[in-house]
Amino acid sequence: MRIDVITLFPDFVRSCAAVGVVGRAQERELLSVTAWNPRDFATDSYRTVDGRTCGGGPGMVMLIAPTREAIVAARKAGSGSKSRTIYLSPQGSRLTQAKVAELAREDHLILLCGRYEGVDERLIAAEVDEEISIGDYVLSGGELGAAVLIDAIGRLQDGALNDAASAEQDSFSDGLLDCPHYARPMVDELGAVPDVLQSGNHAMIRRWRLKQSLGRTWLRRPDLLARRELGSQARTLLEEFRREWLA
Ligand SMILES: NC[C@H]1CCC[C@@H](CNc2ccc(C(N)=O)cn2)C1
Repeated sequence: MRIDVITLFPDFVRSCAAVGVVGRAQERELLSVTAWNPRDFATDSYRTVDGRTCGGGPGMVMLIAPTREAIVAARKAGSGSKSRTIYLSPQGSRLTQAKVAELAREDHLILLCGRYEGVDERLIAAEVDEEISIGDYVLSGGELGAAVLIDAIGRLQDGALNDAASAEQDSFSDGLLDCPHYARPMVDELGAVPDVLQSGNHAMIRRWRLKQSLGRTWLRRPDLLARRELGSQARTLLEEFRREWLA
C-alpha cells in the first residue's frame, strides 16, 4: 500500500511513520509513506501557500494552486494505481475500525492535511473523495489525523504485526473492547494474574477473555454492544459477567 500525505509539515508526518509497527511495515515494504509539501510547488519567491480568507474574517486559507500541484504530483508518483484522496477535517465522517479496515485494502491513499482555516473549498470539491474526522474536536492541522490513519491502516497490512492474531483480538476489531492483559510476575505487590490465565487450559482462557471483553463493553461502551448481534455463548457469558458484577 502506498500512502502520500500532502502537508506543510512533512518531517512530522515522516517521523510518525518511521517508528514502531508502521516503521517496520515500511522496512518490510508492506507500506510506503511519502510526504509532499505544497510549499515546494509554490511558484513565487516567498513560496506562498496561503491567502486571505475571501469575504473577510480571521485567518488564512490554503491556496488551490500549490496544494493541487502537490496532490497531482502524489497521484502521478502512484504510477497509475487508482488513488483515493482523503481530507482530514472535523467536518468529516467519524473514523471507525470498520472504515480503517476498508481503507487498509486500498492500493493508494492520498491524505490531505489542512492548516490555517482550511483548504479552498473548490479544491476539496475537485480533488477530495471523502472527508474523515478522527473525533469531534479541532486540531491546529490535519497531520495528527493523518498519523492516526497511517498507524491504524499500517498495522493491518499483512505481515505488519508479528502475530496477526493480535489484530483480530484488538478492541473494536470484533466490535468489542479488548480484554485485560497481564505479563509476569504472576504475583506482584499490585495483585496476582487471574488463575485461569495460569491454568494452561486454552479453551477456558478463550472463554474468560471473551467474557471480559463482553463485560467491559457492557460497562464502558454499551452503545457498541447495542450494535452487535450476540451469539448464544456470548449472551450466556455476558449474563454470567453481569450477575457476578451486580452480586
Ligand atoms: N476550521 C478548522 C479546520 C479547518 C480545516 C483543517 C483543520 C485541521 N484541523 C483538524 C483536522 C482534522 C480534525 C479531526 N477531528 O479529524 C481536527 N482538526 C482545521
